[in-house]
Amino acid sequence: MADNILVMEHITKEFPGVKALDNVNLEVQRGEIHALIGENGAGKSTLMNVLSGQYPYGSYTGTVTYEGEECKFKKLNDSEAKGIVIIHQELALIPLLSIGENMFLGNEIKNKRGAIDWDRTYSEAEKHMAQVGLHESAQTLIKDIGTGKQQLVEIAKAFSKKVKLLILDEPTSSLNDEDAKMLLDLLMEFKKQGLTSIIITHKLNEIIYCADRCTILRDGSTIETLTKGVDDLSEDRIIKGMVGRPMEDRYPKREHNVSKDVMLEVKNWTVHHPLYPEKIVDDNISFKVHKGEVVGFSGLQGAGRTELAMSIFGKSYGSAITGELYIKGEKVDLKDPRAAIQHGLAYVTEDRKTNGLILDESIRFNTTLARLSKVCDRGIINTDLEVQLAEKMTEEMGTKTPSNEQRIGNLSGGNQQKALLGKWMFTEPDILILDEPTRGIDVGAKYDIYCLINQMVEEGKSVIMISSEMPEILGMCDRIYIMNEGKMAGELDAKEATQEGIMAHIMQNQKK
Ligand SMILES: Nc1ncnc2c1ncn2[C@@H]1O[C@H](COP(=O)(O)OP(=O)(O)OP(=O)(O)O)[C@@H](O)[C@H]1O
Repeated sequence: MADNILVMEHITKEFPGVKALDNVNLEVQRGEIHALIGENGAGKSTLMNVLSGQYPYGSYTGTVTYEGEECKFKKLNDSEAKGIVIIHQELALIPLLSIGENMFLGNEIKNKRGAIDWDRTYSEAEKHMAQVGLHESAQTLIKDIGTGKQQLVEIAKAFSKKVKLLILDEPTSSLNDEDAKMLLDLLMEFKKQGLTSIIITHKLNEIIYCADRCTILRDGSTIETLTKGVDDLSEDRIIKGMVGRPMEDRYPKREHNVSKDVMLEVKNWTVHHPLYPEKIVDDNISFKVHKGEVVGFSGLQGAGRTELAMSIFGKSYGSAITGELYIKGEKVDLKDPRAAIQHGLAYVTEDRKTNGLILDESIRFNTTLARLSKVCDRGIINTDLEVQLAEKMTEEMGTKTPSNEQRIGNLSGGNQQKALLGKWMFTEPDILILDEPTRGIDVGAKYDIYCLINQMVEEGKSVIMISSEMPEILGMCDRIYIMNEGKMAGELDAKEATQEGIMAHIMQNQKK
């Protein structure tokens, strides 16, 4: 008989108007890496929140059995005390505190007099950091290390809590390929030492790389559990389980009708850091985007792509910005995002929670926010019109929600991303800048977003796509710019571009 560390049976969880989980079952064997997968809104995070006590016993029905004992967790601390630690998609670290301070926040190591014992805090922190191969001083501030290392801090923190079952909710969504692989390798290393993990991810190649078994959820129900070596654990098979049908093509075809007309031209664009003006973030960048063209921006983390996009979008990032900007051949000076929107620009941020959405407000409110004039009569919002137009946009985006009045923060991550895209499509832009547009998005929804991009360029508009997912850049773009450390490192026609070719440009630039 299987040695199960965790058995969740007949779990049902409802929110007003939504049955997020409907009689879900999950069995996790001791010492395995178990992937939990499903489309956006399938119920993965909800199931893990039930397990961790975030949703307390009594707020759901069904039973959770861990290490052979039925659990009735009332709060997160109850599950952590048993060694169940969950690391959420959005890391919960405080940037201006040190690694050590973050690691023991809420769980401080104290001396006999009740004051924090800093020596032990830092030495204990470094002990756990060594376990995850993080060789930094525990006094380094979180803001001074990259996202990859921050993820390691979270795992080291889990070790400080004596983790036995580690749950990672989309751990690699903001990591580059190299850091993501390192993290998965580390997970496989921990597995050898007996750690059990549950990993939620939309990156199917990762499941194939590291998971022993995977359970598929669809619309709040368990569909099946596939086992490596027994079942077909290929990407196509997983997609079939998730979506309910096979998907032939990941990238929709489009007629290539790139016009010779230039929609956007940027010349000698230089951007300085907003707080440290001596630091140049984007150095003398020039590029063009034609009508009907999808232009990709590829590069490693820290390449300066987001900063470039935000500085173009009404100087919403940077200081002492110099250079020239032309839209449809006309020189423009976009002083703020309002001017950028008025000139037909839209920027869909990579950070939907901080910069993209007002989480406490409804989908309707967020959808119309960037172009209120569309729903205003003489300066006053026409609520009926707003309701109607926002409804239409939500439908077009395929955002899953019981109502448009739903608080946007309550939507699943992927559905928030669709709503964010809807907010910018509502402005009817000519030039849409997408920054990591499919982060946290399931395969079906990715396809829908790609269709939307195709539709835009077929209508003669232009799209700029910043993405760390090279297959996406290669599958969707007409032309690719490659950036490295704030500089333009190269330009490739998509027809002749390969992942290796892109990396070669980055490496060459680094050598210079
Ligand atoms: N606090 C809440 N209030 C209302 N509805 C909620 C709440 N939390 C989740 N939901 C709904 O429950 C369903 C399941 O959401 P959940 O976040 O578990 O999905 P998910 O599978 O993790 O999706 P994703 O891959 O997009 O992160 C969704 O329809 C979501 O809108």
